[in-house]
Amino acid sequence: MTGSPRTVVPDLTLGNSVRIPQLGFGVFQVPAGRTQEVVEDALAAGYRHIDTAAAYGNEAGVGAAIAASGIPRSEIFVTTKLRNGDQGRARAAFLDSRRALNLDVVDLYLIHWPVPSQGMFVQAWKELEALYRDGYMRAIGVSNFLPDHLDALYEQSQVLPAVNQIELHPGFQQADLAADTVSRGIAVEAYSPLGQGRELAGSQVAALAEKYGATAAQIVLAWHLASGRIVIPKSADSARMRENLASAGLDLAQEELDLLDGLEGGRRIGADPATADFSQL
Ligand SMILES: NC(=O)C1=CN([C@@H]2O[C@H](COP(=O)(O)OP(=O)(O)OC[C@H]3O[C@@H](n4cnc5c(N)ncnc54)[C@H](OP(=O)(O)O)[C@@H]3O)[C@@H](O)[C@H]2O)C=CC1
Ligand SMILES: O=C(O)C(=O)[C@@H](O)[C@H](O)C(=O)CO
Repeated sequence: MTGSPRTVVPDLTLGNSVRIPQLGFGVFQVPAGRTQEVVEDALAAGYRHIDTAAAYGNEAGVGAAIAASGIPRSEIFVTTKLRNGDQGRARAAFLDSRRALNLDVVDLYLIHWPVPSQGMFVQAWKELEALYRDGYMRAIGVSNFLPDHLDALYEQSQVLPAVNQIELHPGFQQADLAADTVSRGIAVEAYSPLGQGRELAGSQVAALAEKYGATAAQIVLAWHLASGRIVIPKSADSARMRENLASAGLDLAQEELDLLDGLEGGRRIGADPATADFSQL
């Protein structure tokens, strides 16, 4: 199974009716100096959804790639995120990101982490709501939010987050958090969906890959897509990014999805949002 620019990625419809390509392209750890080239390649491969963040230091490369691609702006979905250290200046930080991306409107803007020790995410959310109402973003959402953090938003705000972007891969599925998120009408977006490449070696995934003539990454991504999640794998490699995109053409049987659900092993890679104090991120 090889990648092809003709792979059709389905859209999901967010709670505010905005459509998002279900399979996107993450750029965490893509060096700033390589980002334009890598994102141009991803767009040429067929990706139409890019996930960046102010903290990644590569928004300008994403914007330059979009401008150079010649693809109509309306056909590309761009997400960026509010730095943790900017929760007290969300409007100004958003305008900095918008400038770096060279975009008038950002499709989705997320609070990157709740950082509960700062006690500022509700205040930041209110700023995002105002910017959203002013038309600067098509949707707003959160990342790394636990039910307690979502409850705090609900108590004091008006706009429902469109997505909650959380760590989710076979070894760490956060099934309760994902179910809670969905029950609130919020879409689940899986980050580190391949476990940063560490969730590809298991024998069950390998057996499915052999059965379908696919790669382990394609099996894992097909599982995410069939499970209804938005998914944003990163690859700075031209062949692997195409391989990942081609997962949108792979359908697994229900018992195979159940088998992958059974691979949960508590293998968290990133920080725990309950305690993460990334105030400098
Ligand atoms: N909101 C948040 O707090 C977070 C958000 N994210 C977002 O999620 C995106 C994806 O998560 P990320 O942490 O990057 O991890 P991923 O699970 O996407 O894994 C990326 C790693 O897997 C490798 N890889 C990619 N494709 C393949 C393949 N087909 N076969 C073998 N190896 C492969 C990559 O190497 P190579 O590049 O060499 O191909 C890289 O080392 C990020 O880029 C970012 O946009 C990530 C972490 C936290
Ligand atoms: O990639 C992200 O979006 C993250 O928030 C984290 O990976 C974070 O940057 C981190 O790893 C800090 O150690």
